[in-house]
Amino acid sequence: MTGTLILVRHGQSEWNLKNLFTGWRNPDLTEQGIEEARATGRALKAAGILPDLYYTSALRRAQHTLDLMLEEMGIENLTITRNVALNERDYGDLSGLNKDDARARWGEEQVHVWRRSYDVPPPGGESLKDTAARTLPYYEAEILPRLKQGKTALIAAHGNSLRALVMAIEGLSPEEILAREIATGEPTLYRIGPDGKLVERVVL
Ligand SMILES: O=C(O)[C@@H](CO)OP(=O)(O)O
Repeated sequence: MTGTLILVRHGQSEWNLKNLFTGWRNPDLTEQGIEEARATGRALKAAGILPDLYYTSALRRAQHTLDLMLEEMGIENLTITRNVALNERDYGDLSGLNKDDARARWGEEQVHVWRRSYDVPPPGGESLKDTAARTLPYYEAEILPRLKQGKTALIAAHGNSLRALVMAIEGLSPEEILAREIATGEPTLYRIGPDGKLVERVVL
């Protein structure tokens, strides 16, 4: 029996719209983000997906995305597990700065290294490797054992905490994950075998 894992990036946030580094800061969704979350909820419902378990981060944009999806899926009376392990990577001193202003100040190349290198953290913040070091142990301890039992789990989280999970689940190299972008509201669906290994990635 295979388990099912659905990863969903939060809908567009107010700071995505303003082009600001967000990290652990806590903006809510924009109108577009609300509609992206609702549309993903409708798509999961249309695909006949009914999760047993629901996880999100400690940040509003991901929690709100999950709430809106559940509303569209008509799911009530459930337990949602929130954990900081699923938070976006901490952008440190860059948090709140405009991404174009940062490029003008530090140069295109340096800002790209901070945003998409695997193990170079932004000043005072977390690299993707640092993010994976908290996200993966949580996934392996709390979520993977349930997938192995054939359960369906939905995770509403963030671009980089999800990229850390995608890298491990798909067995991608640091180079391969750097090229992988996850759009706001985008769902990724995996079937996971009883041995915890990826069986298939399903495109919704
Ligand atoms: O600002 C952030 O927290 C993230 C996600 O929006 O940005 P980036 O695309 O640089 O990972």
